[in-house]
Amino acid sequence: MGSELMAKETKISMAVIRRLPKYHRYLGELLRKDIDRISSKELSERIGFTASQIRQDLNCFGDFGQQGYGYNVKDLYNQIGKILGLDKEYKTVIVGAGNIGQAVANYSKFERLGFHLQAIFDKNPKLIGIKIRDIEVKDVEYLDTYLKENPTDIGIICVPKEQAQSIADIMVRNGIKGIWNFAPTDLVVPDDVIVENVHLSESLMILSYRLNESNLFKE
Ligand SMILES: NC(=O)c1ccc[n+]([C@@H]2O[C@H](COP(=O)([O-])OP(=O)(O)OC[C@H]3O[C@@H](n4cnc5c(N)ncnc54)[C@H](O)[C@@H]3O)[C@@H](O)[C@H]2O)c1
Repeated sequence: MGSELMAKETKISMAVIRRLPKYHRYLGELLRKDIDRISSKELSERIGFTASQIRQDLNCFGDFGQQGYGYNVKDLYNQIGKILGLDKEYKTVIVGAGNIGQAVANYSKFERLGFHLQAIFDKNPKLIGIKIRDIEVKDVEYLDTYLKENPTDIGIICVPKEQAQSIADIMVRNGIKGIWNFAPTDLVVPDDVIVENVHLSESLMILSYRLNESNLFKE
């Protein structure tokens, strides 16, 4: 079951991909509770997607489930992890050691997922030299040299938006292929570099919209 990973290798929609981390998280919780199999119906009750949505999503990648048996939780967890690339290890650096940069650096779960923070950079002399989770903050002046000497997979941008593009440029010219961008700006990068933006304020605006639309918010 599920051995032919990505057997149906057509272009999978981003909508499906964006649901996979949620499957992965729930399946991880089931594993920790020693639950070894689950039907799409039970999974749908826990996750909140319809059973047919779940079957459809997982079908995009291969033959995961078995009629009358459901899904093998560990198998599915591992397969989704593989699809998400979590079976690999990534070297990361953070640029910008302020509020967001420090919060990201301190979140040790990323290490368990395979994202290994190697270095942190900032330009503020008050921050250069301090240690965050045993990693000393370096002067951003050395970012270029560091990346040349230490090939890095993912750059995490946590600087003000005015500074973000120049940091991205340094990352790109030193071979970084994935940028996790926290700055509220649209970075311009070549086609072979992937940017994933994180915008907490957009998420907050959606919450605000939903609160207001549902009339739950009383002024
Ligand atoms: N993604 C989100 O949801 C979200 C939420 C809040 C803030 N932000 C954004 O994240 C970024 C960081 O926010 P913050 O609250 O951590 O700000 P902050 O001011 O606490 O930290 C920014 C850090 O970047 C450093 N810096 C500035 N220019 C630099 C450069 N060229 N090279 C290296 N370091 C440099 C500063 O010295 C500072 O330490 C901002 O762009 C902010 O708008 C994003």
